[in-house]
Amino acid sequence: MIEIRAIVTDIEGTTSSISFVRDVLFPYARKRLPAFIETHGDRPEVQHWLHEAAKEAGLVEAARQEIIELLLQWIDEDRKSTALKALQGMIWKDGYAAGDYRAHMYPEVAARLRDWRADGLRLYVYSSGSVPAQQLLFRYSEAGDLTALFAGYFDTETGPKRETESYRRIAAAIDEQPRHILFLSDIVEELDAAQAAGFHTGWLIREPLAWPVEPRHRAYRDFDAITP
Ligand SMILES: CSCCC(=O)C(=O)COP(=O)(O)O
Ligand SMILES: [Mg+2]
Repeated sequence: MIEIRAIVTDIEGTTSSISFVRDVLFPYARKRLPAFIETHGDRPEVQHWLHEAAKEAGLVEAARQEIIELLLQWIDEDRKSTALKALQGMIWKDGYAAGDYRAHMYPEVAARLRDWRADGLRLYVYSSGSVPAQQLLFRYSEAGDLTALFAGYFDTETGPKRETESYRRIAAAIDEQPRHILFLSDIVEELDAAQAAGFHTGWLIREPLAWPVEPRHRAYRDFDAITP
């Protein structure tokens, strides 16, 4: 008998649509990033992440314009850079606060998260988006403020999502044995990494994506189908 005590969920393609992230959030940050860095580039937290981005690119001394162009290129490549994600999150904050958009949430997600909480499960998020960006997304969601449902958030500061060690770190951080944790994602390589750490896995294959012939993880169309 499997006893699930904690659920860790991905965001893009799992709780929320890929198109919200790629067609709303990414272009919003792309358009505003140059002005944001020009205006806020002297703030210590912005300076820190600009420095980290330059380091990641192997640049010893980079002009501000060079880093801006690098970050724009990384947005286009959907690079899961911790530095880029931190800066994107700072820019998205303004958009949420101004009501320019609310975060997409698949229609059944909020109700199922509430049910799982009511059943005593602890809920966590693990996304490539920065922790502040995750908190904004669930605070300003189409289903209202869902942040109270989550006991914690993890981003790539814990490690890349396709590496098994990241899931071991999450299990240790939430003080739970991997065999009692269910990880939900739409990306099979992330599920493989979680499974190798001993997690249970749930593969979200949202409509209209094709159902795999022999899915190597338990596969679900939506959260309604999951019975942890
Ligand atoms: C926190 S919302 C933005 C998500 C994001 O930037 C991203 O790259 C999506 O990553 P995920 O790990 O949620 O698939
Ligand atoms: Mg995803």
